[in-house]
Amino acid sequence: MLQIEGVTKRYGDRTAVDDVSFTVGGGRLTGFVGGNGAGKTTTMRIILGVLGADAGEVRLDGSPLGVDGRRRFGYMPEERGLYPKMRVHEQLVYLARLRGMRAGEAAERADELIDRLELTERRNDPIEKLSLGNQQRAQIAAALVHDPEVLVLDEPFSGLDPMAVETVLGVLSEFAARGAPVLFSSHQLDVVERLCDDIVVIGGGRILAAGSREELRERNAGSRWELTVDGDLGWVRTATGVEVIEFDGDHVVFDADPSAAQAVLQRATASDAVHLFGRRRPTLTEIFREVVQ
Ligand SMILES: Nc1ncnc2c1ncn2[C@@H]1O[C@H](COP(=O)(O)OP(=O)(O)OP(=O)(O)O)[C@@H](O)[C@H]1O
Repeated sequence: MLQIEGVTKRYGDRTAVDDVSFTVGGGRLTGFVGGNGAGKTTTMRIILGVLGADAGEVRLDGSPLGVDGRRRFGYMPEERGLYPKMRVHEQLVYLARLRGMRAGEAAERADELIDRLELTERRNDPIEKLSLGNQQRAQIAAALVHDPEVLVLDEPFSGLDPMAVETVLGVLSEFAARGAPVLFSSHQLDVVERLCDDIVVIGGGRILAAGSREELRERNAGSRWELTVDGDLGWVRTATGVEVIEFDGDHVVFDADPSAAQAVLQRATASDAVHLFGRRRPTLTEIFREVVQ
């Protein structure tokens, strides 16, 4: 488990990251989301040790992280760092060797990742000749090639087409399933919503919300309801204590306290067959809009 505890970073009198604490559990994919300038990259650099914090600590399985602990990390920094002239396979082997892997093992692991990330036809091309999407896949392979124990990725999905997003998702999920903590930042809320076990929302350098995807949706469920019947629901618009948000004949989404919602359900049941009734949990985009304001 990776623990970020009370981390603060100031640039002059500007506080980029302010008393940030969250955990990334082993075997869990944790999405780190926030708008431009929210503090994601700064936090990730502190986790990776490339930037010092003014206060706070990063721990791995309870112990403060030093240089040795961070050798067990795989990471993809915001500024992508592969050698443009090196060929894909050669580059991956080189990086794995730097991290202490034996030559044969490094070559094998590099080929496995090249195949898995669908770069087989590009295996011997120099990095600079690859499309941006393929360079991104090579970056992800570089983060994984030495079989790290923890993975920290800054925007791994940016610039990938939908098929590539699926491929990378598969690779990261498999990796997390082996028990490693995986943290990645993303602007793509739909991807984070679909993929992540846990979500951390940062805004203005502070943690605005954190928890499992289900917890966050449940916690922010508020008083929104959804009803579908075999008939017309026009009457809901004038029901007491109800504010209709979406209406489509036999389907309505409305805000109401639980007793007003029950009254709507009773009236619906009395006249029509009810196909669906329940709390409508917000999407991550809706939660994000709410907490980031
Ligand atoms: N080297 C620096 N010097 C001064 N201010 C900085 C520096 N690096 C970051 N900041 C400021 O710290 C804040 C957080 O920036 P950071 O890059 O961590 O945000 P981010 O969430 O990664 O944003 P983005 O999604 O746009 O990359 C911003 O206000 C930024 O301007």
